Amino acid sequence: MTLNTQREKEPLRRRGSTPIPPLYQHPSWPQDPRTLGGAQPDPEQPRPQRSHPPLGQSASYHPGDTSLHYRAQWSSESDDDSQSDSDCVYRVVLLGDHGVGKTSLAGIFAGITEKDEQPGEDTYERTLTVDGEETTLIVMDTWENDKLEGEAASSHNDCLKVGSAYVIVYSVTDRSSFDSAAELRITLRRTRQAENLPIILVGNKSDLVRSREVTVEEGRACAIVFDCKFIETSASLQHNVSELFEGVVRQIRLRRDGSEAVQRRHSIYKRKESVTQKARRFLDRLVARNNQRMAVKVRSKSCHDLAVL
Ligand SMILES: Nc1nc2c(ncn2[C@@H]2O[C@H](COP(=O)(O)OP(=O)(O)OP(=O)(O)O)[C@@H](O)[C@H]2O)c(=O)[nH]1
Repeated sequence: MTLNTQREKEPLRRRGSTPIPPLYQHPSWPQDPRTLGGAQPDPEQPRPQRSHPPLGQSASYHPGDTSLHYRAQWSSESDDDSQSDSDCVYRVVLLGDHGVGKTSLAGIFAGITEKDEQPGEDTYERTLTVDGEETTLIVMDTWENDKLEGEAASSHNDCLKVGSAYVIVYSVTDRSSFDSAAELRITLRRTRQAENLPIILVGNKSDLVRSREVTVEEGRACAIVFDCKFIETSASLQHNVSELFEGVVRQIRLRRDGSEAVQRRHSIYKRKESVTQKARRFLDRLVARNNQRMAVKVRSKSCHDLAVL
């Protein structure tokens, strides 16, 4: 399947005018230890440029921009300052229970503070330069985990249909949110059966060591069973958040490039394939099925590596 379809590149572009502070700091979080003792920015001073260091060097602030959507750039390369728009635009849907940190993660992605948040703001657009290539992600924090009816239920279902990639978040301090994450994975598989979508299981709040209820091993095991990627993050410390979103981009690209290559190979193959080749392909598939145990082993080694399939 080709993920980079025209339909997926449709609208959802709103722009925002909120200046970005150096660090996303939720009022209820403990102070980031990296900022302790450091010089604090003067809130009275106008900030000439939007900046949020942990997520890259190419963040840009549009002072004249008055519409709603948050839009920015970051780069995984330190010297890339490109501001041009990308053709590659993908929707990433955040799923998970209440209070697991979806909005906090989205806020860091967008580079906004809680006080800068606008009511009803739940879609954030940002251009990332990852491995030298630009990709725009539209992160949707629109999921409501309640049992809904009527119009609300249908928009609920839409969430499961519109994503090019999914980030399923649980809190490592809340076992029931971990169980919900597994259920969400099953629901997603049911809704998007035929598609090989990038899905990343995220154990957030890894900074809350003492109240941890779900171990890293459990998170990883769940990702292996449900065939998705896995990462632990801390929105409060901004730990692994850029790795998460850059990983999303890499996972999308791996599938896009893979499916293009497969399609190309398939059409050439179809034209040229002889009976012997067909027989060989059949045998290969048979062997592959017998090697499923080996595949699980390989997956268990790579489920935390967001740069490989
Ligand atoms: N210590 C800690 N607290 C966090 C972290 N991420 C989020 N929180 C806190 O958890 C609470 C809920 O965070 P939100 O980002 O609003 O969670 P949510 O999943 O968007 O919740 P809903 O909007 O209700 O679905 C807030 O008080 C955050 O400050 C984290 O990584 N560490």
